[in-house]
Amino acid sequence: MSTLLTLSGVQHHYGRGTRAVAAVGPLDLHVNAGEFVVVVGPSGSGKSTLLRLIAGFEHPSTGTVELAGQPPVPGRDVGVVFQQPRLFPWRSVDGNINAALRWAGVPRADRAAASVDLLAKVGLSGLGARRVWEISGGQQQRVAIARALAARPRLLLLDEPFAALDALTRERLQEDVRTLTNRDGQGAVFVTHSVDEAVFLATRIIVLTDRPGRIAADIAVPLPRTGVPAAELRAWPEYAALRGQVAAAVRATLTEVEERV
Ligand SMILES: Nc1ncnc2c1ncn2[C@@H]1O[C@H](COP(=O)(O)OP(=O)(O)OP(=O)(O)O)[C@@H](O)[C@H]1O
Repeated sequence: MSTLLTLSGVQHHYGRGTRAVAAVGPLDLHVNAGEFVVVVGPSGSGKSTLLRLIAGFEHPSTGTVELAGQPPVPGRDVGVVFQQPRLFPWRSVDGNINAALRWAGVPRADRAAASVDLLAKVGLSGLGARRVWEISGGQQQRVAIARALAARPRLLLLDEPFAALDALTRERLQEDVRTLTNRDGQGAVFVTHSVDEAVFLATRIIVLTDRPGRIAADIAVPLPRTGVPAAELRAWPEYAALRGQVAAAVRATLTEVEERV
Protein backbone atom coordinates (compact mmCIF):
# COMPACT_ATOMS: atom_id res chain seq x y z
CA MET A 1 0.00 0.00 0.00
CA SER A 2 1.15 3.55 -0.70
CA THR A 3 2.44 5.77 2.10
CA LEU A 4 0.02 8.58 2.77
CA LEU A 5 1.60 10.30 5.76
CA THR A 6 5.21 10.38 6.94
CA LEU A 7 6.50 11.99 10.10
CA SER A 8 10.31 11.90 10.34
CA GLY A 9 12.20 12.90 13.47
CA VAL A 10 9.31 15.12 14.55
CA GLN A 11 9.62 17.10 17.77
CA HIS A 12 7.47 20.00 18.83
CA HIS A 13 7.71 22.43 21.68
CA TYR A 14 5.62 25.44 22.58
CA GLY A 15 7.23 28.67 23.76
CA ARG A 16 10.91 29.53 23.94
CA GLY A 17 13.92 29.38 26.23
CA THR A 18 13.29 28.44 29.84
CA ARG A 19 9.53 28.58 29.23
CA ALA A 20 9.62 26.04 26.37
CA VAL A 21 7.26 23.07 26.80
CA ALA A 22 8.28 19.91 24.96
CA ALA A 23 4.94 18.53 23.71
CA VAL A 24 5.80 15.81 21.16
CA GLY A 25 8.62 13.61 20.05
CA PRO A 26 10.99 12.70 18.80
CA LEU A 27 8.83 10.37 16.76
CA ASP A 28 8.64 8.72 13.34
CA LEU A 29 5.34 7.54 11.91
CA HIS A 30 4.21 6.19 8.54
CA VAL A 31 0.53 5.86 7.73
CA ASN A 32 -0.60 4.04 4.60
CA ALA A 33 -3.66 4.88 2.51
CA GLY A 34 -6.69 3.13 3.99
CA GLU A 35 -5.26 2.82 7.50
CA PHE A 36 -7.39 3.97 10.45
CA VAL A 37 -4.88 4.97 13.12
CA VAL A 38 -6.15 5.71 16.62
CA VAL A 39 -3.87 7.58 19.02
CA VAL A 40 -4.29 7.07 22.77
CA GLY A 41 -2.12 8.23 25.65
CA PRO A 42 -2.11 10.08 28.96
CA SER A 43 -3.70 13.49 29.26
CA GLY A 44 -1.30 16.15 28.01
CA SER A 45 0.87 13.63 26.14
CA GLY A 46 0.68 15.63 22.93
CA LYS A 47 -2.14 13.89 21.04
CA SER A 48 -3.85 17.10 19.89
CA THR A 49 -0.47 18.62 19.07
CA LEU A 50 0.30 15.62 16.89
CA LEU A 51 -2.96 16.16 14.97
CA ARG A 52 -2.24 19.87 14.63
CA LEU A 53 1.17 19.06 13.16
CA ILE A 54 -0.38 16.60 10.68
CA ALA A 55 -3.05 19.15 9.72
CA GLY A 56 -0.37 21.78 9.09
CA PHE A 57 -1.80 24.11 11.78
CA GLU A 58 1.58 23.89 13.52
CA HIS A 59 5.03 23.38 12.02
CA PRO A 60 7.28 20.92 13.86
CA SER A 61 10.17 22.50 15.81
CA THR A 62 12.35 19.70 14.37
CA GLY A 63 11.77 17.11 11.66
CA THR A 64 9.27 16.91 8.81
CA VAL A 65 5.63 16.06 8.19
CA GLU A 66 4.68 15.01 4.67
CA LEU A 67 1.30 14.12 3.24
CA ALA A 68 1.65 12.28 -0.05
CA GLY A 69 5.21 13.64 -0.25
CA GLN A 70 4.37 17.33 0.43
CA PRO A 71 4.12 19.44 3.59
CA PRO A 72 0.42 19.57 4.58
CA VAL A 73 -1.55 22.68 3.59
CA PRO A 74 -4.13 23.60 6.28
CA GLY A 75 -7.67 23.28 5.01
CA ARG A 76 -6.71 21.57 1.77
CA ASP A 77 -5.20 18.15 2.31
CA VAL A 78 -6.99 16.98 5.42
CA GLY A 79 -10.48 17.15 6.87
CA VAL A 80 -10.56 17.92 10.59
CA VAL A 81 -13.27 17.12 13.14
CA PHE A 82 -12.97 18.51 16.67
CA GLN A 83 -14.68 17.61 19.96
CA GLN A 84 -17.19 20.43 19.42
CA PRO A 85 -18.86 20.59 15.97
CA ARG A 86 -17.83 24.25 15.34
CA LEU A 87 -20.69 24.93 12.90
CA PHE A 88 -22.06 28.32 11.80
CA PRO A 89 -25.03 28.50 14.19
CA TRP A 90 -27.00 30.97 12.06
CA ARG A 91 -26.88 28.77 8.97
CA SER A 92 -28.90 25.72 7.98
CA VAL A 93 -27.31 22.27 7.73
CA ASP A 94 -27.12 22.76 3.95
CA GLY A 95 -25.67 26.24 4.43
CA ASN A 96 -22.89 24.81 6.61
CA ILE A 97 -22.06 22.09 4.12
CA ASN A 98 -22.22 24.49 1.20
CA ALA A 99 -19.70 26.78 2.86
CA ALA A 100 -17.30 23.86 3.20
CA LEU A 101 -17.86 22.88 -0.44
CA ARG A 102 -17.18 26.46 -1.53
CA TRP A 103 -13.88 26.53 0.42
CA ALA A 104 -13.03 23.18 -1.11
CA GLY A 105 -13.37 24.76 -4.56
CA VAL A 106 -16.43 22.76 -5.66
CA PRO A 107 -18.14 24.78 -8.45
CA ARG A 108 -21.45 26.40 -7.46
CA ALA A 109 -23.41 24.28 -9.96
CA ASP A 110 -22.18 21.05 -8.35
CA ARG A 111 -22.70 22.01 -4.72
CA ALA A 112 -26.37 21.02 -4.31
CA ALA A 113 -25.75 17.45 -5.54
CA ALA A 114 -22.53 17.20 -3.51
CA SER A 115 -24.41 18.33 -0.39
CA VAL A 116 -27.12 15.67 -0.93
CA ASP A 117 -24.36 13.02 -1.27
CA LEU A 118 -22.56 14.17 1.87
CA LEU A 119 -25.77 14.24 3.93
CA ALA A 120 -26.59 10.71 2.78
CA LYS A 121 -23.07 9.56 3.74
CA VAL A 122 -23.44 10.79 7.30
CA GLY A 123 -27.05 9.61 7.71
CA LEU A 124 -28.74 13.02 7.59
CA SER A 125 -30.70 12.80 4.33
CA GLY A 126 -33.65 15.19 4.32
CA LEU A 127 -32.34 17.39 7.16
CA GLY A 128 -30.55 19.95 4.98
CA ALA A 129 -33.05 22.74 5.61
CA ARG A 130 -32.88 22.46 9.42
CA ARG A 131 -31.11 25.13 11.41
CA VAL A 132 -28.18 24.02 13.55
CA TRP A 133 -30.17 24.59 16.78
CA GLU A 134 -32.95 22.34 15.47
CA ILE A 135 -30.79 19.21 15.38
CA SER A 136 -29.27 17.14 18.20
CA GLY A 137 -25.63 17.21 19.34
CA GLY A 138 -24.99 13.90 17.58
CA GLN A 139 -26.52 15.23 14.36
CA GLN A 140 -24.42 18.38 14.65
CA GLN A 141 -21.31 16.22 14.89
CA ARG A 142 -22.49 14.35 11.77
CA VAL A 143 -22.69 17.71 9.97
CA ALA A 144 -19.13 18.44 11.14
CA ILE A 145 -18.01 15.11 9.66
CA ALA A 146 -19.81 15.90 6.38
CA ARG A 147 -17.99 19.27 6.30
CA ALA A 148 -14.66 17.57 6.86
CA LEU A 149 -15.41 15.19 3.97
CA ALA A 150 -16.44 18.03 1.61
CA ALA A 151 -12.97 18.50 0.14
CA ARG A 152 -12.63 14.70 -0.37
CA PRO A 153 -9.49 14.72 1.80
CA ARG A 154 -7.16 11.77 1.61
CA LEU A 155 -6.78 11.96 5.35
CA LEU A 156 -9.39 12.61 8.00
CA LEU A 157 -8.21 13.88 11.41
CA LEU A 158 -10.57 13.50 14.35
CA ASP A 159 -9.76 14.91 17.80
CA GLU A 160 -12.02 13.23 20.40
CA PRO A 161 -15.04 13.90 18.17
CA PHE A 162 -17.50 11.89 20.26
CA ALA A 163 -16.30 12.81 23.75
CA ALA A 164 -19.18 15.23 24.40
CA LEU A 165 -21.93 12.84 23.25
CA ASP A 166 -24.09 10.45 25.26
CA ALA A 167 -23.09 6.77 25.20
CA LEU A 168 -25.77 5.60 22.75
CA THR A 169 -25.17 8.39 20.23
CA ARG A 170 -21.45 7.81 20.58
CA GLU A 171 -21.82 4.11 19.70
CA ARG A 172 -23.96 4.91 16.66
CA LEU A 173 -21.46 7.43 15.38
CA GLN A 174 -18.58 5.04 15.97
CA GLU A 175 -20.32 2.44 13.81
CA ASP A 176 -21.01 4.99 11.08
CA VAL A 177 -17.47 6.38 11.01
CA ARG A 178 -16.08 2.86 10.88
CA THR A 179 -18.25 1.98 7.88
CA LEU A 180 -17.73 5.32 6.19
CA THR A 181 -13.96 5.30 6.24
CA ASN A 182 -13.87 1.65 5.31
CA ARG A 183 -16.02 2.31 2.26
CA ASP A 184 -14.08 5.29 0.99
CA GLY A 185 -10.60 3.92 1.63
CA GLN A 186 -9.52 7.18 3.24
CA GLY A 187 -6.79 7.35 5.83
CA ALA A 188 -7.77 8.52 9.30
CA VAL A 189 -5.96 9.58 12.46
CA PHE A 190 -8.32 9.63 15.44
CA VAL A 191 -7.52 10.74 19.00
CA THR A 192 -9.42 9.32 21.95
CA HIS A 193 -9.12 8.55 25.66
CA SER A 194 -11.29 5.46 25.29
CA VAL A 195 -9.55 2.11 24.85
CA ASP A 196 -12.81 0.52 23.65
CA GLU A 197 -13.31 3.24 21.03
CA ALA A 198 -9.73 2.72 19.89
CA VAL A 199 -10.08 -1.04 19.43
CA PHE A 200 -13.47 -0.68 17.74
CA LEU A 201 -12.37 1.92 15.20
CA ALA A 202 -8.70 1.28 14.53
CA THR A 203 -6.80 -0.83 12.09
CA ARG A 204 -3.78 0.25 14.15
CA ILE A 205 -3.38 1.84 17.58
CA ILE A 206 -0.53 4.14 18.58
CA VAL A 207 -0.01 4.53 22.32
CA LEU A 208 1.88 7.70 23.25
CA THR A 209 4.13 8.07 26.27
CA ASP A 210 3.64 10.88 28.72
CA ARG A 211 4.74 14.33 27.50
CA PRO A 212 6.63 14.77 25.27
CA GLY A 213 4.62 12.13 23.43
CA ARG A 214 6.71 9.42 21.81
CA ILE A 215 5.47 6.10 20.47
CA ALA A 216 5.25 3.64 23.37
CA ALA A 217 3.38 0.95 21.41
CA ASP A 218 2.19 0.39 17.85
CA ILE A 219 -0.53 -2.28 17.88
CA ALA A 220 -2.19 -3.78 14.77
CA VAL A 221 -5.94 -4.45 15.06
CA PRO A 222 -6.70 -7.31 12.68
CA LEU A 223 -10.49 -7.34 13.23
CA PRO A 224 -12.96 -7.55 10.30
CA ARG A 225 -14.26 -4.15 9.14
CA THR A 226 -17.41 -5.47 7.51
CA GLY A 227 -19.85 -8.32 7.92
CA VAL A 228 -19.87 -8.58 11.73
CA PRO A 229 -22.44 -6.57 13.74
CA ALA A 230 -20.85 -4.21 16.26
CA ALA A 231 -22.31 -5.94 19.34
CA GLU A 232 -21.09 -9.32 18.12
CA LEU A 233 -17.61 -7.99 17.36
CA ARG A 234 -17.36 -6.47 20.84
CA ALA A 235 -18.13 -9.93 22.31
CA TRP A 236 -15.32 -11.67 20.43
CA PRO A 237 -12.44 -12.99 22.58
CA GLU A 238 -9.98 -11.38 20.13
CA TYR A 239 -11.66 -8.02 20.81
CA ALA A 240 -11.33 -8.46 24.57
CA ALA A 241 -7.69 -9.53 24.17
CA LEU A 242 -6.88 -6.39 22.14
CA ARG A 243 -8.63 -4.22 24.72
CA GLY A 244 -6.50 -5.82 27.39
CA GLN A 245 -3.31 -5.32 25.39
CA VAL A 246 -4.01 -1.63 24.72
CA ALA A 247 -5.16 -0.95 28.29
CA ALA A 248 -1.93 -2.53 29.59
CA ALA A 249 0.16 -0.36 27.25
CA VAL A 250 -1.67 2.78 28.42
CA ARG A 251 -1.29 1.72 32.08
CA ALA A 252 2.44 1.26 31.55
CA THR A 253 2.77 4.89 30.40
CA LEU A 254 0.85 6.02 33.51
CA THR A 255 3.08 3.93 35.78
CA GLU A 256 6.10 5.71 34.27
CA VAL A 257 4.45 9.03 35.17
CA GLU A 258 3.71 7.90 38.76
CA GLU A 259 7.24 6.60 39.26
CA ARG A 260 8.64 10.01 38.32
CA VAL A 261 6.40 11.89 40.79
N1 LIG B 1 -0.53 26.57 22.76
C1 LIG B 1 0.18 25.99 23.72
N2 LIG B 1 1.12 26.67 24.41
C2 LIG B 1 1.85 26.08 25.37
N3 LIG B 1 1.73 24.80 25.74
C3 LIG B 1 0.80 24.07 25.10
C4 LIG B 1 -0.02 24.61 24.05
N4 LIG B 1 -0.85 23.64 23.60
C5 LIG B 1 -0.56 22.55 24.32
N5 LIG B 1 0.43 22.80 25.21
C6 LIG B 1 1.05 21.82 26.15
O1 LIG B 1 1.60 20.77 25.37
C7 LIG B 1 1.34 19.51 25.98
C8 LIG B 1 0.57 18.63 25.02
O2 LIG B 1 -0.73 19.17 24.82
P1 LIG B 1 -1.83 18.45 23.94
O3 LIG B 1 -3.08 19.26 24.02
O4 LIG B 1 -1.27 18.17 22.62
O5 LIG B 1 -2.02 17.06 24.74
P2 LIG B 1 -3.21 16.00 24.68
O6 LIG B 1 -2.57 14.67 24.77
O7 LIG B 1 -4.06 16.25 23.48
O8 LIG B 1 -4.02 16.34 25.99
P3 LIG B 1 -5.48 15.88 26.47
O9 LIG B 1 -5.49 14.38 26.43
O10 LIG B 1 -5.56 16.40 27.88
O11 LIG B 1 -6.46 16.52 25.53
C9 LIG B 1 0.57 19.81 27.27
O12 LIG B 1 1.50 19.82 28.33
C10 LIG B 1 0.00 21.18 27.04
O13 LIG B 1 -0.16 21.87 28.25
